[in-house]
Amino acid sequence: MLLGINIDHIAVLREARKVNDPDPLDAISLVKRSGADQITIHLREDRRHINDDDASKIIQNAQLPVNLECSINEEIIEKVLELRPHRATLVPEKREEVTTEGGLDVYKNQTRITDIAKRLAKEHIELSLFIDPTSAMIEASQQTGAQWVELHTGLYANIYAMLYSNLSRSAHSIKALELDRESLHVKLIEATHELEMAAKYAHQLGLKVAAGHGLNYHNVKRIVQIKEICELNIGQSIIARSVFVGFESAIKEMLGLLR
Ligand SMILES: CC(=O)[C@@H](O)[C@H](O)COP(=O)(O)O
Ligand SMILES: NCC(=O)COP(=O)(O)O
Repeated sequence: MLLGINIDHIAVLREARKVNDPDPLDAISLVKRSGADQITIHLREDRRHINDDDASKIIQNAQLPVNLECSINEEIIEKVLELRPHRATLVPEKREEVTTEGGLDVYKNQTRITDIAKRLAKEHIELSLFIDPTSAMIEASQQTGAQWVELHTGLYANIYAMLYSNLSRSAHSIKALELDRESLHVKLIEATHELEMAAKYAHQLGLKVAAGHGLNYHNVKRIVQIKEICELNIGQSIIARSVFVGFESAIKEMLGLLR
């Protein structure tokens, strides 16, 4: 299974002080040296962490494929065509969200996404769609000409955290998931099953299947068992672990769970 390292949160740390340190560009050689397969960055419309200059330098200098996550906004798509990453992953974006909340509504935006797919294909940029694990979204994705889907694991990760970590007793407890343990357990089984079924269906339709969002050293183990998923993109938990063990060690620990 391939591992893409999302380095957004290095830029989050830089932006916390509005300085030039740490520089996400310094991460790219370490990602390569640690044995991971891809760099993932999200160029948000509000540029809250990764900015145009970061994206340009990372794409030009990375010795690994760069997966650029972005919205379907025209200004951003023009930027992607100029930056020419290896892959673009289209994601939904809400300005006020803390992180990506749901999957892209490919059904509603099918004409727009099909047009983007053609423009990216002309520039030999792969296209992936970040979607919720439902058969409707997988079918709509396949019809756009995208080569990949990335299944949003956020709901699975949230249920897992409410069940097996201290999140429910913290200030960031997720209100909608404040349920008894038995109910959370059932929800976790359902969410895992949905991801598994979605991965199988997408694979059957000829799509390459990635997954990600909120994955960490604990919850990743069940996802790794879904054999149709050939790539995971993981960021926040690896950068968080790096604070204590260093970036390369944190990546290697994650790779150890994947392979
Ligand atoms: C699409 C996705 O799941 C993540 O890449 C996430 O959107 C990263 O962006 P943030 O780091 O801004 O949350
Ligand atoms: N595309 C998913 C991704 O990059 C994961 O990011 P994170 O939630 O692990 O920070």
